[in-house]
This record gives sequence, structure tokens and C-alpha cells, in this order.
Amino acid sequence: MEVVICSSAEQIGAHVADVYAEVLRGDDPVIGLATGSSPLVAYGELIRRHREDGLSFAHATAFLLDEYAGLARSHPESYHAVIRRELVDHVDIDPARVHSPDGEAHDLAEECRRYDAAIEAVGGVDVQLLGIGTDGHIGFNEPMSSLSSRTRPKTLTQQTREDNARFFDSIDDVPHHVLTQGLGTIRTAHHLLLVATGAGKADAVAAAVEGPLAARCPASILQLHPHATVFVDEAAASGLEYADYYRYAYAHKPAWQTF
Ligand SMILES: N[C@@H]1[C@@H](O)[C@H](O)[C@@H](COP(=O)(O)O)O[C@@H]1O
Repeated sequence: MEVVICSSAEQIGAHVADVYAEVLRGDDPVIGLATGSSPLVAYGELIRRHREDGLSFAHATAFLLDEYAGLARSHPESYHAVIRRELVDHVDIDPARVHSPDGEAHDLAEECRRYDAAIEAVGGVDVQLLGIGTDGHIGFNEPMSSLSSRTRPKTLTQQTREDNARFFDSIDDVPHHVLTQGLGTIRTAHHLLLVATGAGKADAVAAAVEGPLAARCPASILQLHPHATVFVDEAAASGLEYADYYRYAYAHKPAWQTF
């Protein structure tokens, strides 16, 4: 795992956009998209590069991490709608190739199996962007999720519902249930990029990066992955015991070595 401590959210966004741009220039790129506030600066930078530098998403296929169960795709806070508003509507990706689990499917368990199979069918995700919840969740894999889990329905913790209530009129409107790529599914992506900013994420980042590999902190599965990069700002890095080492390693990174 490489940990990169950045001076600003903009710097994190530029690093993430560099990695995505490299993947997008390859053949049949498959990009993993995340929702929440953390990826927004990176999406803004990708949109800017599309408009100003001609970065093209025309051949890309995309998979979202998760979706609320029971929320219509037309609901403004469904992740299907959010990712269109934040990225898809502003670049040249084919919206039909931007996939998300259907939270209104009649048989949610079957929908999850279908979703996992669709990811497998394209040979897996090339690069997956991840935010992190204050309890260490990635996607909607709450603490104690199986480290080998596949896409499946999950129940949100009260803390996650409270954290996400800001997107809804009231906490009562935040669904209790979701569909999420499992930790085992996420681990099949070829490159994982986790982004976190702000002191509110410091404990979760410390647990994910330096704590034990444990279901208690789902993001700790990054420790199992052969290619994981963590981009954090100073505040989110404030709980990291080895912060000086990460800075030293980044400062001495050979010019030929990309993320
Ligand atoms: N399902 C999403 C996660 O994918 C996201 O990482 C998390 C943190 O969101 P934020 O970046 O807004 O703090 O929120 C939600 O629960």
C-alpha cells in the first residue's frame, strides 16, 4: 500500500485524475465509481480534463459501488442519479454503460448476483475509487462485513444513516437497506484508490492503514490488495503513526514509478 499525504483536496483530485486518465487511454477501460463527497474534486478535475484536454470516456464502462434499496432511480439521491449529476452528464461516457445495482429490483439477492457476474464478465474493474465512512466502511460494507463478501443487500448502521442524512430532507428518509459490492468483489479491482479528507476521517484512515486487517474496519482490506493507493490530506492523516515514513517514501519516489 502506498500512502500519499497531500496538501489539499485539489492535489488529491489531480492525482486521482492522473490514474483514471491513464486507464481511460487504454483498451476497453473499466472504471469503478464511488459516490459521497470525497470523490467530487476528482470528478471535477476529470470533467475539466474532458472539456479542456480532450480526455475521452467514449470507450469506458463504469460500475458503481453501491445503491440504496427501495429508492427509485429517478430519486435525486439514488446513487444512479447522483453519479449522473456529478460526472456522467458532463463527459462523453455512454450512460447505458454506467452500471449500478437496481435498488428496486424485485429480487434484490438475485440482482446482486447479476451485478457481480456483470463485473466479472468484463474482466473486472481496472481502477476503483473509494471513499471511507467514519466507521471504516467502503461501499456500504459496514463493520463486520465478511472480508470475502460479494455484492449483496446490507443493513446500514445508525451512524451511517446519520452521516448520510445531510443528503435527505430528514434522517427518516434515509433508507435502512442498500445493495453493495462486497469486500471480496472490491478486492478484484486491479487498482484501489482510497481518498479521504478532514479530521473526521482520521480515526477510520488510521484503522484502515495501520490497524489490524479486520472486519471491524472494512477498509483494512486494502492491506490485502497488491495495488492500493491511499490519498489523504493532513487532517485525515493526523492519526497515522508512520506519517513521516509515508512522506519520506513519497519524496524519494523514483520518477519512473507511477501510482
Ligand atoms: N456509500 C458511500 C461510501 O461509498 C462513501 O465512501 C461514504 C463516505 O462519504 P463521504 O465521502 O461523503 O464522506 O459515504 C457513503 O456511505
